Amino acid sequence: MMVTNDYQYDVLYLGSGHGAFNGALALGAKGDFKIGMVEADKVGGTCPNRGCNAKIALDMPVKLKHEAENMQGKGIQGIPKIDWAANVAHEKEVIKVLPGAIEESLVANGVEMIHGYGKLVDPHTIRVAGTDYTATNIVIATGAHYHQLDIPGAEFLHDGTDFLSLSVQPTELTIVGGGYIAVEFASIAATAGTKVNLLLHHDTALRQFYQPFVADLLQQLVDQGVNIVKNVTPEAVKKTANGYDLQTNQGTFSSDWILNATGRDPNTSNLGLEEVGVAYDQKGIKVNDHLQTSVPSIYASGDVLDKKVGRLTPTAIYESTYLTKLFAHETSAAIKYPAVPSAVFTMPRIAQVGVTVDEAKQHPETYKVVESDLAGDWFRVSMRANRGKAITIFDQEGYLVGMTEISSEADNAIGSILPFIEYHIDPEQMNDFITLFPTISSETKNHL
Ligand SMILES: Cc1cc2nc3c(=O)[nH]c(=O)nc-3n(C[C@H](O)[C@H](O)[C@H](O)COP(=O)(O)OP(=O)(O)OC[C@H]3O[C@@H](n4cnc5c(N)ncnc54)[C@H](O)[C@@H]3O)c2cc1C
Ligand SMILES: NC(=O)c1ccc[n+]([C@@H]2O[C@H](COP(=O)([O-])OP(=O)(O)OC[C@H]3O[C@@H](n4cnc5c(N)ncnc54)[C@H](O)[C@@H]3O)[C@@H](O)[C@H]2O)c1
Repeated sequence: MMVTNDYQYDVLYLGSGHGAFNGALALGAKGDFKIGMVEADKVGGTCPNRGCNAKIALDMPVKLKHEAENMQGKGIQGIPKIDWAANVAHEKEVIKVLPGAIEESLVANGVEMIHGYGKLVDPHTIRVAGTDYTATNIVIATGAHYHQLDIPGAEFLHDGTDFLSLSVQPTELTIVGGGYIAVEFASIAATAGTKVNLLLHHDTALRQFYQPFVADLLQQLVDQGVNIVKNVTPEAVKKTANGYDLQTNQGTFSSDWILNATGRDPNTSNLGLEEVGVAYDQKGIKVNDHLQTSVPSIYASGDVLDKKVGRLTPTAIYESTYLTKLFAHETSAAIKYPAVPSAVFTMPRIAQVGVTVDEAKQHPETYKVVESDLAGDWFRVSMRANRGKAITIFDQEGYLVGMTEISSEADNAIGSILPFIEYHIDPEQMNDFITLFPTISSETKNHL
C-alpha cells in the first residue's frame, strides 16, 4: 500500500508505545509506506519509561537478595543489603536510553515523529498544536492511565510512576490494591526492608491466577513481614506530622507513603472520539475482529482497547504487528491471539499460560491435570530454590495445553514451554527437542 490520495500518510499512529511502535517499525521496514506517529510524552510509552522495563530493573537486586539468602552457608556468607537510592538510580540509568533509541530506529525506518498532544478532527485527520496531519488510516494506541480513587485526600496518594522514581526508601509503605502492581511493588519494598501494609479490596489477590498458588505467595510475603489486610475499602487520606493516615472500613493505616495500585483505565478522553464517532466505553475502544473501530478508517491497538486478553506488552506488540500485516495486505484474516503467557514478578513468581487449572478441573472429561512438587528437581536443589509447584494440563490425546507454576523461576519455566503449546507439539515430537542441560528448561521438560 502506498499513498494513493491526498492524505499525507498511509498510516498515522496516535501514541508511540508498544501498541504502535513495533508495528510501525515493521511497516516502515517495508519501505513503501508513508508513516507518521504522534507522541505527547516520552517515545516508547509506558513499558520502557514507567512500566515493565523500569520495574524489572528494580527487581534485579530483589531476586539476587533472595538467592543469596537461599545460599547462606552453602557457598555464600552474608546477606546483601539493598541500597534503595542506588537501585532507583540504576533503574533510571538503564531505561534513560530507551526513548531515544526507539525514536532513532523509528526515524531510521522512515517514521516521521510528531511531538505533541493529538486529537481526532475527522476520520482521516489528527490535529497537533493547531496543525492537521492526515492519513488513509489512523491507529489509536493511547494506552491507559492510573485509576484515581474518589475519596477525600486522594491528592496525597501516589501511583506506580511515582514509585519507580521514589529515591528515598519509605520506612512504612501502604499499598492499596491486589493486582500485579500492588504485589510486585510490595515484594520489592518488603525485600528492601520497608514495612509494607498490603490492603486487598477483596479476600484475595491476583484473581486471574490459580488461587492456591496466590495464597502461597501471600503467605511468603507475610513471612517477609508484609501486613496483608483483606476486604479493605479506602475511605479518606489525611496528612499527619509524620506522613499520611489512610482511613478505611478496617481502621486507619499510618505510613510515610501510600501507593494507589487500583488498576489502569484506558486513555479515551479528550481524543475527539465522540466527535468523530469512534465507539468506546469505560472498558476501552470497541473494535471488531480486525481491530477496526466503528469508524472504518480508524483502528486501535494496545491497552486502550476493550479486550479480553491481558493488557500486557506482548499483546500490544501482537496487535500492532497484526495491523502491519493488515495494512500491507499480507492478511485479511481476523486477529487470532496465540496462548498468552503472563507472570507476576514477585519473589516467588507465579506464571501461567493456556488452559487454566480451574478450567481444566471443571472439565475432567477434556483435560488431565498433573501436579508436580519441584522440591526434588536436582538443578533447583543446587540453586537452593526448589520450593515451588507446577501444574501441567494435557488434553485427552496427551497434548500440553496449559501450565502454571509458582517458584523463583516460574517466568523462565513457562517461557520455555510456549512453542509446545502454540505449535501443538505431540508428546512424541517433544522428544525431538533437545534442551540445554542443566537449566530451568531441562527441569521443566522433565515434568511434561
Ligand atoms: C508499572 C507497570 C508495570 C508493568 N509491567 C508489565 C510487565 O512486566 N509485563 C507486561 O507484559 N506488561 C507490563 N505492564 C503493562 C504494559 O506496560 C502495557 O500493557 C503496555 O505498555 C501497553 O502499551 P500501549 O502502547 O498500549 O500503551 P502505552 O505504552 O501506555 O503508550 C501509549 C502512548 O500514547 C501516548 N498518548 C496518549 N494519548 C495521546 C495523545 N492524545 N496524543 C499523543 N500521544 C498520546 C502516551 O503518552 C503514551 O506514550 C506494566 C504496566 C505498568 C504501569
Ligand atoms: N507482570 C505484569 O505483566 C504486569 C505488571 C504490572 C502491571 N501490569 C499491567 O498493568 C495494568 C495495571 O495493573 P494493576 O495491578 O494496577 O491493575 P489490576 O487490574 O491487576 O489490579 C487492580 C487491583 O485494584 C483493586 N481495586 C480496584 N478498585 C479498588 C478500590 N476502589 N479500592 C481498593 N482496591 C481496588 C482490585 O481489586 C485489584 O486487586 C494491568 O493491565 C496489568 O496487566 C502487568
